[in-house]
Amino acid sequence: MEFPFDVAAVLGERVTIVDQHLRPAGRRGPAHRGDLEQQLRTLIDELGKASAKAQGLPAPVTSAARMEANRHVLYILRDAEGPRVTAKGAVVGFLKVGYKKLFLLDRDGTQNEAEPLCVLDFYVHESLQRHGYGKELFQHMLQSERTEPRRLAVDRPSEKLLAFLRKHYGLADAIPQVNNFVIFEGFFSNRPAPAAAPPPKRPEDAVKPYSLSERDFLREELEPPWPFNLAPGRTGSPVRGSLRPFLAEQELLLRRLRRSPPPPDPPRCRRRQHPPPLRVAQPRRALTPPRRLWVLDGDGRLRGGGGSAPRRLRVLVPAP
Ligand SMILES: CC(=O)SCCNC(=O)CCNC(=O)[C@H](O)C(C)(C)COP(=O)(O)OP(=O)(O)OC[C@H]1O[C@@H](n2cnc3c(N)ncnc32)[C@H](O)[C@@H]1OP(=O)(O)O
Repeated sequence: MEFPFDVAAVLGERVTIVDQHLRPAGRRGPAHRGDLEQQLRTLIDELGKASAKAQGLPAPVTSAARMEANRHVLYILRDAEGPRVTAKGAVVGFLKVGYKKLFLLDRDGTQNEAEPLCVLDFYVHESLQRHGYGKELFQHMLQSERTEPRRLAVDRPSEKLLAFLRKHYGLADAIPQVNNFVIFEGFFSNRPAPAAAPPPKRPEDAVKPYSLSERDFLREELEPPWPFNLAPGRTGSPVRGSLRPFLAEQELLLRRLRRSPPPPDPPRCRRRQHPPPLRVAQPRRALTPPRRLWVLDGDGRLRGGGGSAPRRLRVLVPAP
């Protein structure tokens, strides 16, 4: 790509790196600085337009204004030697990269938040494609960014770019994503685990049931034994959430029951003495009578008693 100004003066090196400050590499003293900056802007805008046209995009994804607004990095390759080089020089192509926060799926379909370096735009002039210039640009970028091809995410790659990555870097196994980015096998390997490691498992005897301090991080998993896990209107699904006050009361209740002799009239006695108030609930399964009243004692055992002869087993469970 040729321009009506001296490309070598604007770009300096064969591969020039440009960031959001848009500083031209070439220097001809302060008097020319403004000109060089304007020429660099023109050069970036024209490259962006050519790339968009080559990819069939409705608008350029690369422009001087967009460069200033983002923390992207441009690698611009210019002609340095050969028969094509004119007096003013020419631009061969460019590669744009930048870090982006992305949610990416791994092979198991697990979502990971990551901020990889992304390939955002890549273009080599039509007359110079398949001459190794793309590889030269890409290699320069990998070296400068100190990264490996499998660590990159690629923003909506074209068929040509997919062929390029396959040929030069063996990137063929894409991990399917729900966004427009493409990552390849090896992207997640040896990355630090995204979530904090779970607390170390405690030895069995260190875990004290119903001990509030010991049980803190297991709160969501633990539930009291049947029938205390039966919330009103529920039949045995686990109790979630605020177990703490409920379990404290149960602990007190069990301690008191263990100390005191068995009460003569268990249902009434337990109702009177021990908070929380108890209610009579239907059992999960209807039983044919033994025509006696069965109740649950403080140790969780069923005890037979006299009194009226209910048709169904009756159990006492705490009210909510
Ligand atoms: C995130 C994005 O930027 S997506 C958009 C990527 N850009 C484009 O599609 C714009 C048009 N294409 C181009 O500008 C260039 O082809 C680039 C940038 C993709 C590659 O640059 P090149 O200088 O051609 O690459 P280089 O010469 O180093 O490597 C050539 C290899 O790239 C691939 N390739 C390049 N051009 C083509 C093509 N027309 N058809 C198929 N594969 C191609 C092939 O694997 C090719 O190897 P081969 O010739 O043995 O088949």
